[in-house]
Amino acid sequence: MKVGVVGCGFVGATAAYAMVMDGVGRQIVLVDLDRQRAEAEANDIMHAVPFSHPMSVVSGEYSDLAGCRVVVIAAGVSQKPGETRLQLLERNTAVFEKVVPQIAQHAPQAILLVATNPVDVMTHVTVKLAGRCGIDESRVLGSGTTLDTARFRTLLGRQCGIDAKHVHAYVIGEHGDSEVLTWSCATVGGMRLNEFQKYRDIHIGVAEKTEIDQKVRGAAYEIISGKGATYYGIGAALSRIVDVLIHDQRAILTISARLHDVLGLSDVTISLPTLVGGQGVISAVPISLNDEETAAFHASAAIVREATESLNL
Ligand SMILES: NC(=O)C1=CN([C@@H]2O[C@H](COP(=O)(O)OP(=O)(O)OC[C@H]3O[C@@H](n4cnc5c(N)ncnc54)[C@H](O)[C@@H]3O)[C@@H](O)[C@H]2O)C=CC1
Ligand SMILES: CC(=O)C(=O)O
Repeated sequence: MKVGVVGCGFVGATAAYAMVMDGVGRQIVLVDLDRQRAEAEANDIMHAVPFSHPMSVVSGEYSDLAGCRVVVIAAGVSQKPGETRLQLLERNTAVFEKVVPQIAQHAPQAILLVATNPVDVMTHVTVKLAGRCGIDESRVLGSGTTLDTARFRTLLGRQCGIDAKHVHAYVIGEHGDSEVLTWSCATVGGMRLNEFQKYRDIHIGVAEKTEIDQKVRGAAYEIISGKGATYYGIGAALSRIVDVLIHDQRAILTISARLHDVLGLSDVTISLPTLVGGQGVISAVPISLNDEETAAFHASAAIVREATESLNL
């Protein structure tokens, strides 16, 4: 199976590397405005093949995306220290106006997986641009809060002394400052968090929750101020989403998709737990939020909607 990556800077190249490590797909095609960078990344990643999975990694032009099942889009600018994701909006919309029609022209059957920030609005932009080329919105999704959910699970697992794989705790809403950690729905080993705390005699009170919330919400700022960019977490997340898409795994992921009449919202692109399979987005999965989480989710959606409407798409 062929997978394309358009924009192979830190995020795109790390996603390709993670796919090789995970054995996701058979051929990866890297496309970038900087052709030399794409070629260098393809060669570097290819040298990891003998230690991982028999795959081919090449650089190419948009025409080389023909036949891709999935195209990951990570082209554009990233945050400088202190910058918010929403501040990238105009610059990355201008990039997508060039990139998306070319992907749609050469890989009309592909599912488009957006990573570029602000990812929710960029996914909405992609729905619109790809829609003009005949690509249905169910075939467009963003990584959304998949990474934030991973961060939440990691920290909660560590607090509970449990492998994060057995922790289910979703971050929903904007992949950004207004995201919502859904504590009320968190489960550990199938038990509600408060039951698990009693069982293991662990205390996770307001102070611990506040600390985890700040670490999840602030992770990108902290990492970017320390090393300039984040890429390992998102690279692994993108590899996982591509795996789900190309193997029709029907996983529930907090990807970003355009909502229609979900939790009172329509025509806004934002993250909720969503059933994802071989055709792309299947449907948002119902989630029981408490009143505080519901209000925070609606406030987050309003921020994404306002940013989206500012573009006059
Ligand atoms: N969704 C998420 O959870 C995350 C998203 N990101 C976002 O991913 C994006 C990429 O980040 P990095 O890889 O760190 O940036 P980067 O600057 O390392 O790479 C961006 C790449 O896009 C390419 N590019 C720019 N314009 C292009 C065009 N018109 N056509 C083709 N390629 C083009 C550049 O040449 C460059 O190689 C940023 O918007 C960043 O904020 C980063 C981390 C996590
Ligand atoms: C940069 C970014 O969006 C993140 O690491 O969450």
